[in-house]
Amino acid sequence: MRSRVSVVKWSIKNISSRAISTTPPCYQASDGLEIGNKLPSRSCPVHGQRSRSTHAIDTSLFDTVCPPVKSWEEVPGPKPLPFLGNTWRFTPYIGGYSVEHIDKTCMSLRAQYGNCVKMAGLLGRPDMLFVFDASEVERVFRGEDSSPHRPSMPSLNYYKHTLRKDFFGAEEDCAGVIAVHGDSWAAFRTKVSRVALSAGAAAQYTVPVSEVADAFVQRVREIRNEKFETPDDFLNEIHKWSLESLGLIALDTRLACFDANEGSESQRLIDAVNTFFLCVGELELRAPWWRLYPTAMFKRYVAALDTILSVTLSHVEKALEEIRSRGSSKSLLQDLVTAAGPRVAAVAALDMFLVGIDTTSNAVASILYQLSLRPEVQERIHEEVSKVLQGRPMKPGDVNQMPYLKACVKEVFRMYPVVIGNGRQLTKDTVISGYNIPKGTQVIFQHYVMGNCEDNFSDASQFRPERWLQRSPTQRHHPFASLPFGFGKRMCLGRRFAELEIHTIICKMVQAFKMEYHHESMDYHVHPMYTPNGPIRLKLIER
Ligand code: HEM
Repeated sequence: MRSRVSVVKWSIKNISSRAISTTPPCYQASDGLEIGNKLPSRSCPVHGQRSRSTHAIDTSLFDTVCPPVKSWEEVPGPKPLPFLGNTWRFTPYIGGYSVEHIDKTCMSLRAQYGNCVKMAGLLGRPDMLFVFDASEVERVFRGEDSSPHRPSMPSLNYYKHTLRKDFFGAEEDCAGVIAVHGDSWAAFRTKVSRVALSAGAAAQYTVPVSEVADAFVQRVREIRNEKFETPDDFLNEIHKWSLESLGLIALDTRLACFDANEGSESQRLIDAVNTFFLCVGELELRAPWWRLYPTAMFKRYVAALDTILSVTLSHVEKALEEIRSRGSSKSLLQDLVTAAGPRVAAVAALDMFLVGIDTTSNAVASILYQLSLRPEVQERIHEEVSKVLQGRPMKPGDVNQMPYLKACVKEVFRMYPVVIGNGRQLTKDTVISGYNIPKGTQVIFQHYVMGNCEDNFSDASQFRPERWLQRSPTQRHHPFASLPFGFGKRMCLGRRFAELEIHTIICKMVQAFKMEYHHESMDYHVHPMYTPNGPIRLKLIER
């Protein structure tokens, strides 16, 4: 064991002699606490390990020295080939890696290289770093600056910042939050989150959202086949429910998605949203030819975005008239118009449509599927719901009395996170897992891998909602090991609305039906949401 004096000398020598960065090495406490899942309250700014003061100054608590920070070149990961980089690895049949099955690809990357894996040499994309260690994810999130940069859809970026620059760039703070960064994002986010994340913003929609859920239940009753099974395009029906619910929240209107008329504004919006989702996956995941010339698919995509924008604008007009005639606001849209102006309200609604429909509907498809495999879980939810509601309609606060239902939703998100990974493009050089990661690298947090590994969750492969109800600290998992809605300044802006919608629809479905599944078990794939791969043919037996 080194003496305290020699440790200080060692550190000073290393600080002056190291080429890669000016960051000094840090000291490890001898009690072993630094290597756990739980990050202590004060951590070494370099390695993220336990420290009582800035290291290299007060060494009184330390008796060993962390190794110096290693360079980016030393991060383990698959080696890129000359010219082909690592892109070839994602070529079907040849490469062995798959975007559609990035879950499995990342699991094997972790097994082969460890908790921090470099994926360099992806043609047309910045280098990536996959991080599978919950403590490191926490450190990156907690260390982010005032305007974190989330890598996001380049095609949408192009739409907002180049093609429709006249609209989105007209005012400094009016570009929205999706595919927007820096001061412009921060100004917009501040305005919108004040309203969208306020206490009660979601709760005010409890009754209308539950009416939409009732309409959905009625709809599925009618479309079941003679075996009481949902049709092959059941996911499409769930999309309609999701759009109808979001129409209420973002546009203050019932779109009548279950029976919209051909040519109506609702139908135009439904078609545009569908086209957007059809195209966005292709544009983002396949070779980006649209960057060279406007492909047919890119033209459809732009037309769909134009439609969504024009419909949202027309609803903002209506909200303005309402406010003028009533003198006060009574919905999220009207609150946004009042607090931030009509343009911000329209762009906020557009962003909600772009990211709030597919996420929620695929999450619900996944939850219903998982529940249909577990009759005993459904029974427990049913019991809980019946006890709380006792036959009356839902009202704000009811779901808070349904911890088991909420735990089931969390458990599905842990095992099958609909947004399989999240990320940040580093805005400064950052040390992650002891490596110096350069600014500009895309750091990807793999929710799926972290949620499904034993290091973070015991019996990770078992569906155990009870784990979310445990109170004892020894039974608790690392809070950053499952983050389905992200974290920090850029976390999901619609989380409360999404949860309201999801809890409500699950509550209603379990109240109405016993759900069963009698077909081959479904694998999950990225499409671009992480979702069961195949028709969701649930047998719905009336209770
Ligand atoms: C199951 C449903 C949903 C899931 C799993 C989900 C997940 C996420 C995640 C992981 C992020 C990135 C957070 C981060 O970078 O830390 C995000 C961002 C966002 N979500 Fe959601 N989301 C869902 C539903 C919704 C809904 C219904 C809305 C709108 C009503 C919405 C609006 C947004 C917006 C606007 C952002 C961007 C925030 C920003 O960049 O400032 N989301 N969501």
